[in-house]
Amino acid sequence: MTTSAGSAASAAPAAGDPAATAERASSPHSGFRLGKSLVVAIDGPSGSGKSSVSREVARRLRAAYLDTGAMYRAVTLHCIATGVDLQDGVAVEAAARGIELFISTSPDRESVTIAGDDVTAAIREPEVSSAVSAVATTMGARAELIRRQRALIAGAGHRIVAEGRDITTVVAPDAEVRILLTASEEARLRRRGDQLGGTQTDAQLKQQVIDRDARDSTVVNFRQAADGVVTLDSSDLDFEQTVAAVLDVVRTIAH
Ligand SMILES: Nc1ncnc2c1ncn2[C@@H]1O[C@H](COP(=O)(O)OP(=O)(O)O)[C@@H](O)[C@H]1O
Ligand SMILES: Nc1ccn([C@H]2C[C@H](O)[C@@H](COP(=O)(O)OP(=O)(O)O)O2)c(=O)n1
Repeated sequence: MTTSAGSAASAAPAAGDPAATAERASSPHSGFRLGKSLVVAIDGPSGSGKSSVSREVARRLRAAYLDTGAMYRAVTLHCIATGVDLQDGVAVEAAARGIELFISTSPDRESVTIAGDDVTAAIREPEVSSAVSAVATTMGARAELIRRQRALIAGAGHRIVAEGRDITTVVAPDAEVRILLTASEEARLRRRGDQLGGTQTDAQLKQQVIDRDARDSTVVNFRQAADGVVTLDSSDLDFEQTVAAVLDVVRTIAH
């Protein structure tokens, strides 16, 4: 499933796409009637495990998966590559509106393209990580990306796990399941450090995790759960336990 520039058009489910698969197969893991709307919205700070846990939860639910942070990263990379001044809000908003962005919503295929160019790896580069808050704090760019994210959720037949910072509150406040995934600062720094293979200094990690969250939280609240949002603290859970805890919440709420 993809979305495209400006139009937010959604293609018909492709073979192998979870949205298509969901219509045919019943999941041995989920216990949910397929075809019924199941939007699982997950927010949380950097390093809490949103992306990795959400992707695995989506696989087990035979649902689609949307990494909204990847869309902010793609707009940031596009601005850098085309010489857009990231401090110029009007220009950043125009870049967000004009970008020909495709993002896979298959939990088994990580793929992001800009105008057909594969940027899946490039959007994870440190240069993008340290610049992305400029896009995330540009309200006009947010409005455009939120519009596309809603179209992607609808295009996946409303059977999707979507994660980011404002999914439970803004993008999909009517989601059947809404979770704030948290972890202690210490756990988040350790996880990000391990994920980056020990290549980063403590100061670099703090900049990428703590300082970026501080900037991002000036425009969106992902530190406290909104009414009706379940808080799940993963500090003392390993990856598998966190996936199981999310699936428990889904079963309890959506069954
Ligand atoms: N509960 C957990 N326990 C230990 N490591 C975890 C846990 N959840 C996620 N991780 C690992 O921590 C790292 C950061 O997770 P990630 O999903 O990228 O976080 P986020 O999307 O919230 O920034 C990844 O390497 C991931 O495998
Ligand atoms: N729904 C979202 C998703 C991400 N963002 C912002 C927050 C981050 O600075 C960037 C990148 O998000 P991403 O989820 O990739 O961040 P991590 O590196 O996993 O912590 O986008 C946002 O403002 N709203």
